[in-house]
Amino acid sequence: MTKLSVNINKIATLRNSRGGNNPDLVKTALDCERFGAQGITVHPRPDERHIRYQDVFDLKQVIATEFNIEGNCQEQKFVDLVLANKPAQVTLVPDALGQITSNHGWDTVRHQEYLKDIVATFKEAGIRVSLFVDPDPRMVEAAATTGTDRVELYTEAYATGYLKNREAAVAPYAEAARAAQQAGLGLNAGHDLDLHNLKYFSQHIPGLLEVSIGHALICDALYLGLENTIQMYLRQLA
Ligand SMILES: CC(=O)[C@@H](O)[C@H](O)COP(=O)(O)O
Ligand SMILES: NCC(=O)COP(=O)(O)O
Repeated sequence: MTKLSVNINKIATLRNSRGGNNPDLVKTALDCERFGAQGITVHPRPDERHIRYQDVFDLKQVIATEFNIEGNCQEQKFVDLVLANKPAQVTLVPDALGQITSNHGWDTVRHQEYLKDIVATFKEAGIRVSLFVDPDPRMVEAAATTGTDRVELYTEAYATGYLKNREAAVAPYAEAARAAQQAGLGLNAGHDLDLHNLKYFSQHIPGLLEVSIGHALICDALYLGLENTIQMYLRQLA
């Protein structure tokens, strides 16, 4: 079964746009769980433009499903935040400062030694580690030798390609998924997955353990309601 982890960054974006606490991020996370989400994902960025560091402490107190914190481990503040909260999973993303959103995976060959150290730091604290990578079997194989538990395939290229030629778009992901299986790595995926492209992806990717979805899901919820939307996403994964 593929788990759905709802990324609530965009709820924090909306809250921050006015100050105050509307919408209430913690309540939204609890409601997502009540509506069927099997995990909650947040991606605190150094400028705290959506998720604030304090949000992570607040969410950790209440989340009963799987808590996944994504972010740039080259920021010491991020490492300290994750170690202080001990989520079920940390997803390491090689973001540059000021990026609008994540736009590439790790070069696991070039950063092998650095990744070995940081993966060990989180694993010693009992936190499952996932590395955000492009769908390239070489990057997946080199991820395995860092000691990471999982990789998360960066699905932006799939989402864009799906509209033109879905068979061609999914092919590199299926190959990367096979490489992950052969290397003994668990497999996650995320970025720009939506109600149109999710089912085809999950049907063609062997061993997909978890997808994290935020932007499209929250946009859909504006029209369809949060409970209904989460149920619709879950049906794509059934
Ligand atoms: C790691 C990843 O794929 C991103 O989608 C991220 O979690 C979203 O971050 P933003 O909400 O800041 O665009
Ligand atoms: N890891 C991907 C994620 O959490 C959500 O990405 P998106 O659905 O907001 O593009």
